[in-house]
Amino acid sequence: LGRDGHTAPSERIVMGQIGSGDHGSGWNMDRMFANEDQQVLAVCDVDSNHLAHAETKVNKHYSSKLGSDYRCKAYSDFRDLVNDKDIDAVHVGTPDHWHVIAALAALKAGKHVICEKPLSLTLSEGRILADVAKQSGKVFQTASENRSIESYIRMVELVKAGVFGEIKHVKILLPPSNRHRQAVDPTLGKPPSGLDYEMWQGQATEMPYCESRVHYNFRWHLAYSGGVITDWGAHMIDLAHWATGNELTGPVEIEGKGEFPPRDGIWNTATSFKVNYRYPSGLTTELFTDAPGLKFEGTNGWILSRGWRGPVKSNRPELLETVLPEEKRLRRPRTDGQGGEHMDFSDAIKEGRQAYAPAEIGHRTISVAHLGNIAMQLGRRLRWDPDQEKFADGDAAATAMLRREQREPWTIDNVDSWINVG
Ligand SMILES: NC(=O)C1=CN([C@@H]2O[C@H](COP(=O)(O)OP(=O)(O)OC[C@H]3O[C@@H](n4cnc5c(N)ncnc54)[C@H](OP(=O)(O)O)[C@@H]3O)[C@@H](O)[C@H]2O)C=CC1
Ligand SMILES: O=C1CO[C@H](CO)[C@@H](O)[C@@H]1O
Repeated sequence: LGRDGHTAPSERIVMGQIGSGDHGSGWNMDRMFANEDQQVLAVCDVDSNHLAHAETKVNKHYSSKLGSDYRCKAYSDFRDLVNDKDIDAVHVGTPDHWHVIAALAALKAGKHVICEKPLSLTLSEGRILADVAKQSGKVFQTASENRSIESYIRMVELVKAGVFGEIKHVKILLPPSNRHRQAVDPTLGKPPSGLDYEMWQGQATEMPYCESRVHYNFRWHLAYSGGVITDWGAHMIDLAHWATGNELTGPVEIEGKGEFPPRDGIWNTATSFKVNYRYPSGLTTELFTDAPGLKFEGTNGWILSRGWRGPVKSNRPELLETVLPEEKRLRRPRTDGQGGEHMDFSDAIKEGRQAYAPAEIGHRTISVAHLGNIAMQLGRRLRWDPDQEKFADGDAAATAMLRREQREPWTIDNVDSWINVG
């Protein structure tokens, strides 16, 4: 499957994509095309329109480069894609409730994985994924593109180097929540032909089809996602953890308030919220709806970026010009402008190292958002042991919210049985 159409050149990573919707067949597909080390050979989607669109896009791209007989494989069941022996690595671009199960299946079938944020639907499934990824020996990348954006890398390295003194408090700003991307029908109805709605629902509780809950808007129902706190928290908490050295731990106290629509509404994730956290070191953070951004408050001044990839500012602007010694500078991943998460993923595979945001880091990041959602829903302060990943004092109500009953057959327990061995 190389340039001559026969064998895969050993230096090229053959990619399959599970979930070729908006972000999958748009941003991610284009990033994979731009990466000379990758070649897309298969796509998979439960929506036949999305599948056909992605297949056509792949064939069009490679037929001009590799010959007009290039044929992208199109699967409607991700289990067939992960069992395809021609595939080396998988991009998971499904809605959030499918991330862990699809990624686990790919890892267990021996593929490297780059998985969309937010990494998990629940904290307990995230822990399982992080452990399996570690044991697999495969490269795992949480698709955290912020780690390859120059303004964020610079902000993080200045904070890490102590230019702003000891960081005492971090403000993590997330955008307002629950909005339609496009006009969609909020009435319940029959799924359109061409959509395998049974599989789309996956592990989530069975619910009637509603156009306002699929495509972009799955984000606003707790059955499929966690709302803005997971959708955008995945980006911003990741940076806060990275800069403050908390990537492999978590908060010890969580307290928050959110405004939730009725639980049985079309959407039920918090529309606005404010959650406060305390870390083992004494660092405090607060997460609230505003505009995406971050502010690190240290004993030597503050540094802020407001707006996604917004300009970096400080009350001590001269400190932004600090020249750091080489050993304090962070590595810049290779990037095609943006999309360094894909470049770093393929470089990690080739160099035999881990990617910049392995599953453990992605899991710890999104655990903060999950804990915030639990605290908001219970409406009281929670105490958490980040080493054991357990609530202190055996808090039964909070503990019950760390996991979900998964709907058969789309359970983690069934993943092994889907993998063709040998
Ligand atoms: N890093 C970033 O900046 C961004 C990340 N994302 C992340 O990407 C993911 C996808 O988001 P988005 O593209 O907006 O969502 P879409 O709904 O547009 O795309 C998801 C696709 O996956 C399909 N799908 C659902 N279940 C399965 C399954 N079991 N197997 C194969 N395909 C399946 C969906 O089908 P159907 O068409 O029927 O829904 C859809 O085509 C999300 O997790 C989101 O957080 C998104 C945007 C930006
Ligand atoms: O991660 C993301 C960043 O950008 C999108 C909006 O433009 C989000 O909704 C998305 O999920």
